[in-house]
Amino acid sequence: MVYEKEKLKNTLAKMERIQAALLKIPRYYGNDMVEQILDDQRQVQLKNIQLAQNEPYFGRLDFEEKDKPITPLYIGKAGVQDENTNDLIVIDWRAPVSSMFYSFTGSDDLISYQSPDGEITGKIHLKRNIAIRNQVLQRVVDSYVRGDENMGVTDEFLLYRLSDSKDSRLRDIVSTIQQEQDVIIRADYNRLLIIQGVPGSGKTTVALHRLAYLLYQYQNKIKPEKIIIFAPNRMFLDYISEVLPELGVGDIQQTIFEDWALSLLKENIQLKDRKQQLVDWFSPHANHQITNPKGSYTFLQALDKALLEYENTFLPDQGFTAWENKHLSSKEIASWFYQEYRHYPLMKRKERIMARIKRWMETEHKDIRARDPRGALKKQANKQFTAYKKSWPNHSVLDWYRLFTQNTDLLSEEQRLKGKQREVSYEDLAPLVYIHDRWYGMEGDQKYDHVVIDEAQDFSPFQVAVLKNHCPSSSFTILGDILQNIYTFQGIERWDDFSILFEEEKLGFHQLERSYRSTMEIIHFANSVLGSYSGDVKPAKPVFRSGKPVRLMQVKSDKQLDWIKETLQQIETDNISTIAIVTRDEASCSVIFESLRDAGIQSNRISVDQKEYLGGISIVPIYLTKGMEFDSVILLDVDAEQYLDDSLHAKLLYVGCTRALHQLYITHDKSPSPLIKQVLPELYEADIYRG
Ligand SMILES: Nc1ncnc2c1ncn2[C@@H]1O[C@H](COP(=O)(O)OP(=O)(O)OP(=O)(O)O)[C@@H](O)[C@H]1O
Repeated sequence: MVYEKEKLKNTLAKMERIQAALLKIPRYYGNDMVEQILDDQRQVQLKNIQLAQNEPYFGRLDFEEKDKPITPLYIGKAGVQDENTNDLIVIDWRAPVSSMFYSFTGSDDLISYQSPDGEITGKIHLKRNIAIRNQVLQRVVDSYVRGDENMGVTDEFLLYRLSDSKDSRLRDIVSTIQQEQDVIIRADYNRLLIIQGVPGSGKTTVALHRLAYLLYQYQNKIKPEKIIIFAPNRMFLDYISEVLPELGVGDIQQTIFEDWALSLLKENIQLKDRKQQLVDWFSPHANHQITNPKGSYTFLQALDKALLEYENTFLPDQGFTAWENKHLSSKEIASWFYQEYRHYPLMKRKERIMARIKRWMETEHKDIRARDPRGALKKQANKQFTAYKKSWPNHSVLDWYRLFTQNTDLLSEEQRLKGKQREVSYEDLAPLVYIHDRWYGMEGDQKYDHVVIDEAQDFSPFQVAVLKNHCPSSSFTILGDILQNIYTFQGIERWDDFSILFEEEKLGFHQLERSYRSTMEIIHFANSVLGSYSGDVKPAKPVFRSGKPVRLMQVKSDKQLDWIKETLQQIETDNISTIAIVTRDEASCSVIFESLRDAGIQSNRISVDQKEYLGGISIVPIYLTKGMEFDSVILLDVDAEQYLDDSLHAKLLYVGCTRALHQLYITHDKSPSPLIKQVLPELYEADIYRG
């Protein structure tokens, strides 16, 4: 500890010196390339020092490369180099040598890493975790010392990190990335990576760290502004908004599919209110067998066929006559359409041909200007041209798609778009974008180097196919959990539904089975709730972190508010900062929110169109909790008639339970859900609230 304290003091002083020296050098704005590069490098150095200022490093690895002395490597969020000596004071966590910090399993064997000059092999002498907060050394934990009796790298430091209560944002995990996560983060760029992971296995976190890695490792290939992240809702975007800046990454586009699609479709298209769709779908007795043909691969193929037919019959079999003896034959126009402009998308071809005819008319008119001093012929020709233009099909994307839905036998009557309807459902967006892309092509800024899809089990194959067209390298990180596919009307039940869209050799599939979020008690309970509905997906394995037992409480409806108030008081004394009160639906969410407000308890109601996550006490319907986490979770009214014994309800409850980090409370009024009744009694503590 004393040594590390001294080391920290020296490092901070060195960093300060380097920073002061860099700040003294004026910025370079001239044209000399070498000077520009040097200036850029200085700016990166400065940015790194600022990023590293409060916590310069989090780990130390003493490495002995063959025939070289043992070198202590200090690993931090950003690399810092002494410009005079070229010494690396802190090594970036993404550098090849740092990979050993994460891949090291604690054995005494030789270990290697891939440096730009080839494989380097050597021995680890020490692996040390160092917690620094605001430049003050907090804790030093040695997880491996060569020669000592090591039990393999222990989880002590990880547990120390996990037992913290969380504030309102997801955080970076650079200091405790686990081996199985590191493999994903450092996977090659040019692939479709599918990550199936249990709740709390770090999928979202890992995907964000992977972006930081890709931008570091492939700086010349990938630009941040050419990366796009799709998240399930706007509040989730807010919730994850701190991680990338913490990792020193900016400028990445982060969006939700509907916003992205609507901004790309330049037509007047309105989206139906999503809230009502969700309320209907999640009501206990809704028909959950409904599937979404519009998201399927079959629908895409049918649409493709219809588009091809349209393209093949698009060109009118008609030439254009400007005035007597001035004629463009249909054959000539066809040769432009089918040959010269065949590389352009359909509507661009039309645009070009019309512009060409116009130019042709003007050139021809110059020759006869003397014969047409008042421009009568020109006027007439313009009229003809307008009539000719009208003979070409002139559908908007929406009009054409509407007709398609009316004529395909893949849709039921209520799934077709009617009359002149401009309002569409979420499921219509991917087909609409697909048609738009096919007809108009894509702008350069709509093509991406890398695409991330979070909660991807809720995406349809059609959505992924559309995004694939926007990512020429097919470089994707797709993450989700098949067992959390509560939006079955729009999502998938197996990852193969996506992988068939890509070449096999480009696929990478990873499974994360360990859950870092919740205590053992919560994970065991949640796995049991899911029971046989888990199919052949492996159950979540908790890290060895024990907490309070899960509590099942019978609370009569007239006593519910009293119980909530008492429980909140109890929870708050446990130094807990985020609490979710989870209801079965929107209506009960409003009721609880208002009763708490009347009782003087400040809380935040979460709804579909929420843009911000405020932390504190949240009141939220169960289906909107996905992706989020809270120190304590209270699931209200888990009664038999609210949570039926079927797959959707089992998954809903599974999602709800696995949001909790430290404490999980479940209440019921009458008989508890059969999904709870099947859980072994030793996995929870049951009680009755008498007020
Ligand atoms: N290696 C790790 N070290 C420390 N904390 C971790 C680690 N991996 C994950 N976590 C923590 O576990 C929690 C869950 O992470 P995250 O939300 O990324 O998981 P997820 O797999 O996306 O979950 P879900 O499927 O429920 O949305 C976060 O608080 C994250 O910081």
